[in-house]
Amino acid sequence: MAYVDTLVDLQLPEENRNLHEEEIVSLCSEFLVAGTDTTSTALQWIMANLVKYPRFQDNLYQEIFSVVGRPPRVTTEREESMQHVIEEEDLQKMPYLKAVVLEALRRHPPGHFVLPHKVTQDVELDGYIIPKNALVNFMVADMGWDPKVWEDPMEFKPERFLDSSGTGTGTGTDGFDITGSREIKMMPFGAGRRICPGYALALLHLEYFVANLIWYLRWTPLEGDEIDLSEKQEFTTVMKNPLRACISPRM
Ligand code: HEM
Repeated sequence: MAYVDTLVDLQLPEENRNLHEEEIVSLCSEFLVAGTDTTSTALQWIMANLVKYPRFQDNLYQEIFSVVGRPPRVTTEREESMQHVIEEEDLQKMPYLKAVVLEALRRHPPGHFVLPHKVTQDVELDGYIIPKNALVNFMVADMGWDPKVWEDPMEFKPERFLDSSGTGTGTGTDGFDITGSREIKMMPFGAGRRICPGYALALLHLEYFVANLIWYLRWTPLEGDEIDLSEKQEFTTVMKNPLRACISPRM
């Protein structure tokens, strides 16, 4: 509602008018479409990997436990449960959590391409001429799977994002630049001036949901059910066979 209020109050400086109703609807729709499907798809890929590979789930739970302690008992009293959630400031003390989220965005980016971009003038890039008005698509998924940049690129290995005290190649979550302003090794949110404006919110939501889901609940596969990581192209690239899992309270 705060977003709608802002749009209703907005005065366009040059035209000196408020937004028309259709413009408000279009902006709300863009906000919901761009922000909802992408985040929920990413969350499903993260959880699928944590169910498929219990050692990563255990590592993550250990980290959460070391920061916030034992989870509260799951109660049916909603109000009571809601008083005990992992907060934003706790997330900052969880590098492994960040590594899990980044690794899932590398291995399973919700968008395999960014939105198509158009060249406004002839450009020469690495010996190739890209003519004015040409449409350019960026192969987001392939960048994250490039064996020249990533060791064992198709493996899910959160450790690769930990610093030298971890066991991976040591990119470092604190140092990892998801906006690609220093170097681009992957770009699940795009890069440059059209980068996803919601990337920080998306990362916060993903860390927040994953941390709380893993703190409260143990996630296991259904008996005899292999977690299938095949992909299917919809608005985002989703799990062909959506995740099904057993959840049980840790306390
Ligand atoms: C994991 C979650 C998300 C992913 C992977 C993602 C990814 C992307 C990508 C790849 C683009 C295109 C960038 C480009 O054209 O170069 C984009 C654009 C956009 N995203 Fe996100 N996004 C996510 C979450 C969100 C959220 C939470 C919001 C809003 C609250 C949001 C709002 C937008 C908007 C409005 C655009 C269009 C920006 C423009 O054209 O300038 N996204 N996003």
